[in-house]
Amino acid sequence: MVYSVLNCLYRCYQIPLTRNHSPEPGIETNSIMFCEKCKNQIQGLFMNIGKDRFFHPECFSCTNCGQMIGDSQQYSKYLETLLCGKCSQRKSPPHSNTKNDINTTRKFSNSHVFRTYVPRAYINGLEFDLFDTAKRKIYQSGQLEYSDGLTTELFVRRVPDNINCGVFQLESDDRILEIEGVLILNQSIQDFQELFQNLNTTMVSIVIERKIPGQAMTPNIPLENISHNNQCRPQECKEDNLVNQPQTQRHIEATRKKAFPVKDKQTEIPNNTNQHSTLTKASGYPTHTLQMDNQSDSRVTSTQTVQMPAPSMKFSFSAPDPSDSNGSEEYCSSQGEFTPPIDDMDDLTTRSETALASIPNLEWKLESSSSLATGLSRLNALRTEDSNSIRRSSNDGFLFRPSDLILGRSLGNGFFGQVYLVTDSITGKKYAMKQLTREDSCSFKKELTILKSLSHPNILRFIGVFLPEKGGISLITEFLDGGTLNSVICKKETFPWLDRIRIARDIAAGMDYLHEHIIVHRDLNSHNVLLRKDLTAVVADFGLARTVEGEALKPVNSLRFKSKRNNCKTTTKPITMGVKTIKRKMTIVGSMAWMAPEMMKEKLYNEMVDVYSFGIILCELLSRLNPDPDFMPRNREYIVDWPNFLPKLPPNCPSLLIGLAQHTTQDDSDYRPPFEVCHIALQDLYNQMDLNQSINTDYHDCLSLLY
Ligand SMILES: Nc1ncnc2c1ncn2[C@@H]1O[C@H](COP(=O)(O)OP(=O)(O)OP(=O)(O)O)[C@@H](O)[C@H]1O
Repeated sequence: MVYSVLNCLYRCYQIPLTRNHSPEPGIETNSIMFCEKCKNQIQGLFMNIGKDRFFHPECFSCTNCGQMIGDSQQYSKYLETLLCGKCSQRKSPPHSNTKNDINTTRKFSNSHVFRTYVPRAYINGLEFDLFDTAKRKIYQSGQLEYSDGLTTELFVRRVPDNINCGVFQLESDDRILEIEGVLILNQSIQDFQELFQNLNTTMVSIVIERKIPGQAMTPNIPLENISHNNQCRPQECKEDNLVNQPQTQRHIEATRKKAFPVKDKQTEIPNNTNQHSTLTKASGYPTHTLQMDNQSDSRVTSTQTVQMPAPSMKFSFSAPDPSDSNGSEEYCSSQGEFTPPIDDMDDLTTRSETALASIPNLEWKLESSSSLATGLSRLNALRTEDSNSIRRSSNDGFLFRPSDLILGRSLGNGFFGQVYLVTDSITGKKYAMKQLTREDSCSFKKELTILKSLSHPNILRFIGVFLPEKGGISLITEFLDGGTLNSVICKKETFPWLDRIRIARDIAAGMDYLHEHIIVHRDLNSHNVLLRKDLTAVVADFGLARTVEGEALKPVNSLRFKSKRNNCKTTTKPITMGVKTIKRKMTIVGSMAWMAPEMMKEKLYNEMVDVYSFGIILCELLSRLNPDPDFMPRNREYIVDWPNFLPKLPPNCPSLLIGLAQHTTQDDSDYRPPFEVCHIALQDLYNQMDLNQSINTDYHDCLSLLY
């Protein structure tokens, strides 16, 4: 099964959009590829079984439970029935050996294809027949014959009695279509051997095609080889199996060449050149380094550089380079400053490796099937909702193909990338697409990982990722149509207090949620707060955020706090005062005007740096002044100079808002109120003002308990 981005790129832009005129679903006509299930043309990513059966990823879903079957997942397919691993365990697959199974398989008049995992030792114990392009048997029971052809078909010749692999047993005459994601198709013999030798995982992923009794398997014999083919398997020579084959085969070859051009080019290297070559990374997909082990067969004397077919999606990022993670990942966002490495190698990097394991074009490499990608993988990203809809939202988000999105206007530029408005071509929904323009995959990975794990109305909603044609990766999030808070503060003609308080409350709610999840934003500022048309505020831009997991202190305080919510019905709600984490040495990042003094002074800090930044936002909301020291008075410590700042505030400022701004911008971070308190206080203030009532004193009660 190959589910390749490279394939996607080739398919997307080379094939005209037409309906299916293919005589055989799933097989190409005039180089157009059709989905075996929905019969429509495939333009983007595709799944394939063997070399000639193709599916839209979303069509490759379990007939029984509807779950999409992702790459590397087990499946079983016979006739129109495609079952995921779980369902095929419940419904026993057709089997040709036992009586019962023969009864079952009689229902099916075709071969049965399935992916499974078998122990490596089991694979090694099997005996195989391997055929080359000329249909010569080139490998039989450990005897490799010389051949300058390419491998085309691999059959299990015999399963020795002394090997067993538990539940699943291979059978003689099973055709192996894929091993560890690599198609048994057009590999040089040496590569094939290498493939076997390099199986270093305990469990090996294989795709098997099993003949159903009474039916012959479809042969894959090129027309030009038929007349010379005196060694082909008897079943392959049956005349009826050759109907339509020549035409189809050529088209498949033509399309395959488009899909794997590098491989084709490289396999033209003469086999007898005594080169010892390695592969370099080709654009779009990873490569193997293949070297012939001359010990293994004295008759094969050459080594050959071969580009493996795009493998299935078992990739992981390369192990992070500590210097990289300390250095290049941390930028002073708006100032564009690069900070020297500090002990800030957080667990996030490691976590994001797993979460992004299947996203190509960042640092990646082939990985064993045992450590299958979790998190944002294609299999999670592209599930079908029901038979009528294409995609469904999930925490893991969508994977957008080039044809899924219509590019719109630019929404703005950030330090790391450019943001565009895009429209989903199917649903018409508008999203924001952040395209990475800097070579800083670490920050991008962080942002993606953090966004993906969050779900709150006041936190920017993650939608999915987009894999652009030219490579790279873009982040798709909800589109906020109200602009940034900064632009609203600067430009809005009238800015009622109720709106300002609501915005402040929303930010506090979002940040409270963030801190609850032990994530420090580190770049909270009015440019990174986006607004909806109705002025709901949403915290965005998590490129500099980091988790401080495992470092939380016990709640420092708890108190009973009277909250007048729900139309001022007084409820007494016990709250814990925000969980403060231990302070630690972390990188100086963020935007100067909003930066907490402890960070600026390179002291140890914790999540309270966000509270300070929030305080500066409150100051902006209060005064509508630029937070730059030229406009917003600061003392020598760069802290808000309240005696000089207060006279700049409008006379009708809600005093509670001023009090909150003063507390949140305190020099000593231990005395800043956590977002939980800010949120409740602002909610109360909002309720009071909304109902035109006097401001309650709960916030002051709360503070007096705290300090
Ligand atoms: N989801 C979105 N909806 C609408 N506009 C957006 C969205 N995301 C970003 N923008 C716009 O694009 C601009 C750039 O956003 P981005 O997050 O890349 O950078 P930034 O926050 O300005 O800078 P930096 O990454 O340096 O902190 C924003 O200022 C905003 O105007």
